Amino acid sequence: MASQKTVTAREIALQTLSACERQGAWSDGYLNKALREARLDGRDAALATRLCFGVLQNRMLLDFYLGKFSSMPPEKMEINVRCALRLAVYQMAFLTKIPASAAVNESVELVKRYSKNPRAAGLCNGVLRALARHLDDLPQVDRRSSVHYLATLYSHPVWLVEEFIGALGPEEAEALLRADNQEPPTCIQVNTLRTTAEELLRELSLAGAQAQRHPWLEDCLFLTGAGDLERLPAFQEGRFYVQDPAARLAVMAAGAEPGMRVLDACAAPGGKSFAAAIAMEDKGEIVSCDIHSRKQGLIESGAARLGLGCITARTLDAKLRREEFAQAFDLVVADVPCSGLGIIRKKPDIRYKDPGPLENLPAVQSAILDNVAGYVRPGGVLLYATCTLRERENGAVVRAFLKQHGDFVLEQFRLPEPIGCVEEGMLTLWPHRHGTDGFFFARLRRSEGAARTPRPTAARSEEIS
Ligand SMILES: C[S@@+](CC[C@H](N)C(=O)[O-])C[C@H]1O[C@@H](n2cnc3c(N)ncnc32)[C@H](O)[C@@H]1O
Repeated sequence: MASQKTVTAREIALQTLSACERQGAWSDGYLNKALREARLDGRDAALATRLCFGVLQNRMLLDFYLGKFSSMPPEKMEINVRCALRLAVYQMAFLTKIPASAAVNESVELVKRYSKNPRAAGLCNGVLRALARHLDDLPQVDRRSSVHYLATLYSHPVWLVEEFIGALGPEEAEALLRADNQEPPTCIQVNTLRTTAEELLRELSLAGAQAQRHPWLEDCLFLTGAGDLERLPAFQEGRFYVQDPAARLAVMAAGAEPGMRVLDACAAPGGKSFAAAIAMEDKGEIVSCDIHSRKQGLIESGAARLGLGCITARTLDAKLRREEFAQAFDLVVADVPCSGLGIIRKKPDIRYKDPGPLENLPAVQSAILDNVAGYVRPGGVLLYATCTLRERENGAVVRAFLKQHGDFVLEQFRLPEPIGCVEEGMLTLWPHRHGTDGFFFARLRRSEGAARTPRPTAARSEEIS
């Protein structure tokens, strides 16, 4: 990374985009770390973020344009050169406030600094200036194949467009693809044990942030212009936490109440445990587990910041049985690892990950669900949740589970309007329909008459340390 003194918003964007391609880094994690280290002011940090996310959201379309003006296809270029070119084309095609000449010059300078090839800057200059002359008549994407047209226009790989069209039909799939490329709002949930929505609105406005109430979810606010949220006293003193409405709705569907004993089986970084603890007025007990020991601290520090004493974090594999948990919980939440295709708005690079390893996810999800079902007391509730939109990780996992577990049934739940009563006991939230992250959850009730002896499962576990 370049020295702190000279690093600019565009350099941070370039470094992040290159790291995503070279090392498979997640853009949000890399970018946040780079921004912290570079200590950019709020305006430059916002520009670096917009550039980085804008390029990722439109990468295939930018490469389509570049391919029309460059004799070398973008995929054959050196990574730093390709990323610098994409940055310039993104600014020219999407950001009206940046003059094309500035976008070109800045990227040519980046290529001079970051390319190994001394001739690359001159070649980039030629390609970008040719493209700049055609900004009013950029090449049109071929419409003959609707899948390829949508894939290029909205920069989603063909396999993903095919899945979305299969689930929604072409018109609604296009609405979803469009929503995936929109800037998501920052949503925060009020810690009602420490403040009220009204007081927090007042406090945030005094701190220079623009906050407004979510139109239909109580104690949830949209936030803009706040910069780094973690610097706000209201954050440091635990008066709110960041969480999409979809995740909070999942916890509402689970129905956590004061005094309950709850297991959050896949809990890090802890959002659903925090929502449950607040709903429980911090009365009762929540055991919040995650398989990765390094994530235990995230749950603990979040709970401490929010003043939630009912949460105990542990490092455990939810696939492995623990005898002392058998039938011990009123509510078990299984917010399982998934393909994350519902949160592409927030993690635009998810779409470019290799889909091969995703095939194994339903088996992992089923193994977790099978195991933690044994921890629900007779008459208790099991909530299955994912942040994906793939039927095979959602409804299909629940239906397969129900076939094997005659002592569980889907149970209706009620959420705030406009969602209202979900009679079938399973709900998919869609970014383009609900304005939330894409999410799925199912509420399952264990029968009162369930056998008191736990079902035998594959393996016993030791605490992971
Ligand atoms: C979707 S995230 C959970 C998000 C969390 N519930 C929240 O609301 O903040 C899934 C989590 O499951 C964890 N995980 C993956 N496999 C697991 C397993 N076998 N046992 C327990 N946790 C697991 C991952 O480390 C990850 O933190």
